Amino acid sequence: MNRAVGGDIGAVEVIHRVPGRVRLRYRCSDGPVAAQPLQRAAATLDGVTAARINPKVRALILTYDPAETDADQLRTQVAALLPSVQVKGAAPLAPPTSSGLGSSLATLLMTPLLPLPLRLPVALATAIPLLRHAFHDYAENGVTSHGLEAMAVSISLARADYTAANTTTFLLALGEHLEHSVARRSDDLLKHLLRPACTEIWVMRGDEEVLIPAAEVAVGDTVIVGTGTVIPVDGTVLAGEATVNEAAMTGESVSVEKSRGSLVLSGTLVEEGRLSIYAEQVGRRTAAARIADYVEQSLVAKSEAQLEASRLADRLVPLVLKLAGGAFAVSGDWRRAAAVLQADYSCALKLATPVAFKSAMYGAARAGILVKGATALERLAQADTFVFDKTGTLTTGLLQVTDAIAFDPTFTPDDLICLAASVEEHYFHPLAMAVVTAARATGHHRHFDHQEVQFIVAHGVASVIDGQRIVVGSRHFVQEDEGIDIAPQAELIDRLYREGKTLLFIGFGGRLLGVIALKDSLRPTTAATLRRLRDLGVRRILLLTGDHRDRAAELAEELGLDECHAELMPEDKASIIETLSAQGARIAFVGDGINDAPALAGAHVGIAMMKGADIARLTADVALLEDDIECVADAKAAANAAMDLIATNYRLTVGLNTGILSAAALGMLSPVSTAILHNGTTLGILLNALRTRPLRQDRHPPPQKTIMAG
Ligand SMILES: Nc1ncnc2c1ncn2[C@@H]1O[C@H](COP(=O)(O)OP(=O)(O)OP(=O)(O)O)[C@@H](O)[C@H]1O
Ligand SMILES: [Zn+2]
Repeated sequence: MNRAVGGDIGAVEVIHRVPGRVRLRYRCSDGPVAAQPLQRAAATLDGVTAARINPKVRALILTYDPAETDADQLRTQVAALLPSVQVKGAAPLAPPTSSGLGSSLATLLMTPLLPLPLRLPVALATAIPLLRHAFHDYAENGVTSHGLEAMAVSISLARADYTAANTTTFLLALGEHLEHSVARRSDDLLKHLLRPACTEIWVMRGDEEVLIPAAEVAVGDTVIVGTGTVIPVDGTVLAGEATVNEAAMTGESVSVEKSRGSLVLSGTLVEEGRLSIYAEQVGRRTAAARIADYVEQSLVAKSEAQLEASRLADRLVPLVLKLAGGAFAVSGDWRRAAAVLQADYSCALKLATPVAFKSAMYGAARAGILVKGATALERLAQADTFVFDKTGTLTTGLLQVTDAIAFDPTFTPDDLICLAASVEEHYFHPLAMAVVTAARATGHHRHFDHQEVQFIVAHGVASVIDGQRIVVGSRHFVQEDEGIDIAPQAELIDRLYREGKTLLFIGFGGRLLGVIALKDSLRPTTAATLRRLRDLGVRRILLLTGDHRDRAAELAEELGLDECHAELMPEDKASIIETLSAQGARIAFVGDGINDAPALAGAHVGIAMMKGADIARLTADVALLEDDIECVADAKAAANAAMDLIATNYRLTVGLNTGILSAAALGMLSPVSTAILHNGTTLGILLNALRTRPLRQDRHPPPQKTIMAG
């Protein structure tokens, strides 16, 4: 992992950046931070012209000279400053590390061999991190399970029962070590998988737009971005207009209008429009850093189940404390009190749930499914209604042009295809890509010079050629919005629809110039996937599509869907989801397009296909990493299994520990046996939580050696 010398880079995140100014948030994981010293120290960093701190929200705002430094460098430097500005005497709250694990094991094994006078200091020294941690926890949160553990260890130490004290210390260290290693391995893998998928970028070379590998973009290039794509560079808008969603950078999901002179940030999303951007900051470093931040954030966000387990654990702490007090009062035996304190519910409740989530997320990622956080997994398990988009989801999205019919004798079918392709070539819509592919196959490569192209989501594209307006898109777009008469060709159009084809209408100069028919094929695994979903407890399966209703009905029939809605605008998709949700359905929406983003965001859980538009993959809670619809059923299966496992662990924890506690309170167990039983069962539950069942097969080898088998 990315550890800067002298500081934990994870303790500082970039909240917002524009060239010359960055807003950082620091964490106090290693104890409280003194605000003024941090501000003073930050102000002296190379290139920094001003530093302002807001300790309430732990924000540090730095203004700097972009020629001398950048946001990432500053983030690293501030992380390195943190340890030096911690409030004096504050003990580290960091959990015991593996060195703690080693030393506690050594202490446990060696203490019986040591001369008597050395045993207390050694045991005490090993327990100190635990005691300090508990002390801090007490100061912040009152008595928690850490407090109980510390009390148990202290009582054992006071009673010179070093075996009991050392056993507890070691087992606690082992538990934490296990949790951290599983957390780390899943975090690393998730980061690895979330690397930006944007591999090619349009840039200007002379007067021409060319597609080049993302790695070749240099500072000073003019980058072209269109609707639905993530801006790949930081820079200034040279031309064009667009609404850009900066949620990925600022966390606020508001659209901002961008035009000539505006600053744009990489990682933000063009919702609508087209921009030429002068690239000022390029490269993987910034993008990768941001994505890592994003994943980190989504990993620390606690799910409902996790919060519930934590809350229950906290509620049970006073109960255990009273039980220990009661047992002592009745028996006058400190051993009983220590024994009871050993066995509280928190460890298993608090550890097992996150471990189960992370290990499920890890397992899913290895099977090609990126689940963005525990909440997403939880919601997926709850989903009882699956709603699918058509193109690119149920179907392959690789459409084949079957017919090109021009109604103007001066145009050959190839001309028609090349004309459409000339205006479609900048878009990644499946229809656009099919037309461009067909144009290449004609061998003519005839390019019609056109003015700027306008992309109208869920409608099509429009531009101007030789002073005449050209539109390429859906029937609704051409007929109703553009007012072009298609009646003279009604018979032909009906025939093509009856053949199960998707049609693209081309209007030129206010007349219907031609139609292009495309054939879209179902994925070979779609039917089986839908059957599996039903077996997994999904009650309703629906289809929502922007395509024509005949085509949609035919598919719904073939797949045995419960319902289908066609000719939808993006907001229609979202409002159908809303209506269904209001009726109590827990909806998983599966889609791939720009037009699916509102529905993905509005559903209980959104799932984006691998080849989907950037906006779909960003908005979704679950992003598939393989172009395979079976992953949807795999994801559902993994989520169900994880939640089952969590429920089982929950029952086990409560059952086993209640038994142990009662036995300890009745004096039937010594502190050592309580510690062994309690921690042994906790570890057992933890290991159970770690079990990742293979979903189908392991198709993504992990980037590092697996630390532990389930
Ligand atoms: N780039 C484009 N070029 C031409 N037509 C387009 C384009 N984008 C959208 N359209 C037209 O608008 C219609 C609706 O588009 P939309 O993207 O909402 O759905 P879709 O791709 O047809 O199907 P689905 O909703 O199942 O993904 C399409 O069927 C097509 O006719
Ligand atoms: Zn319209």
